[in-house]
Amino acid sequence: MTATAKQIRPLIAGNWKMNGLKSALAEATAIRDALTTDPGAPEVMICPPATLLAPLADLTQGSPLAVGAQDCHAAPSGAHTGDISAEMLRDTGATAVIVGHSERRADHGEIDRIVLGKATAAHRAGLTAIVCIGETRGQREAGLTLDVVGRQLAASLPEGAGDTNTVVAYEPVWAIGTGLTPSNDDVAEVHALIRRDLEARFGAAGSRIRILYGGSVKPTNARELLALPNVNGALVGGASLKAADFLAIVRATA
Ligand SMILES: O=C[C@H](O)COP(=O)(O)O
Repeated sequence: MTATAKQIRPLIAGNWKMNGLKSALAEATAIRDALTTDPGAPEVMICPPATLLAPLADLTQGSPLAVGAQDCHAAPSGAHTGDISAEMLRDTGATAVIVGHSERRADHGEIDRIVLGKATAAHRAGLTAIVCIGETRGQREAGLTLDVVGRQLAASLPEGAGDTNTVVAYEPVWAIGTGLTPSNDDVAEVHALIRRDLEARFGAAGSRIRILYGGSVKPTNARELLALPNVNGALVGGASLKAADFLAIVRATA
């Protein structure tokens, strides 16, 4: 761990994925109302489906709860039916966007070059890019985890990445939604590699870029995971859908 690693303000981001009708805003309201403006508190963000971005941004305006999106197109506008640009996300009040989530890599064939374009678009629009990387079960079993993660990191992050516009999320694909997590040593090993690579490429800014862990983070395991070296927060899926569970994870950073 670098000297500064644990001084980084943690980020707990909830990825609602394709879950959430308007009624889900009640959960977001409960989360918003429970957060404090204490400077020692973690940054907290909900990334709802695109349909809820604007209402959630209205609901959270002036509060400590930030709003992020789950994907963007690389272009600022144009003939791309069904897509949403980073500028449009910004226009809703979102301040961040997840790019390269393994579900998009798998469902939509998003290879690193495409993820790079989306992260670049996020920066162009003034959004924080939350760039996801992680190995499949087969890659881990073949001993390829560090190679895969290192390669994805190098190829997915734009030149202009820094601690104010970029967050890296390490999400082992096999841990997502399965209740499985890597051992603490395995998480620490991958996060150390990511930190080394970030520092080698981006210098001092690289030592401050937040590295989130994602994959079956729950109230029961959050404290242990969040205490690991170079784990600067969490990207939470299923457990972010219920305010009580998500808030328990937020409190586990204390
Ligand atoms: O983006 C979030 C991750 O895919 C983790 O999802 P999960 O917490 O349901 O395993």
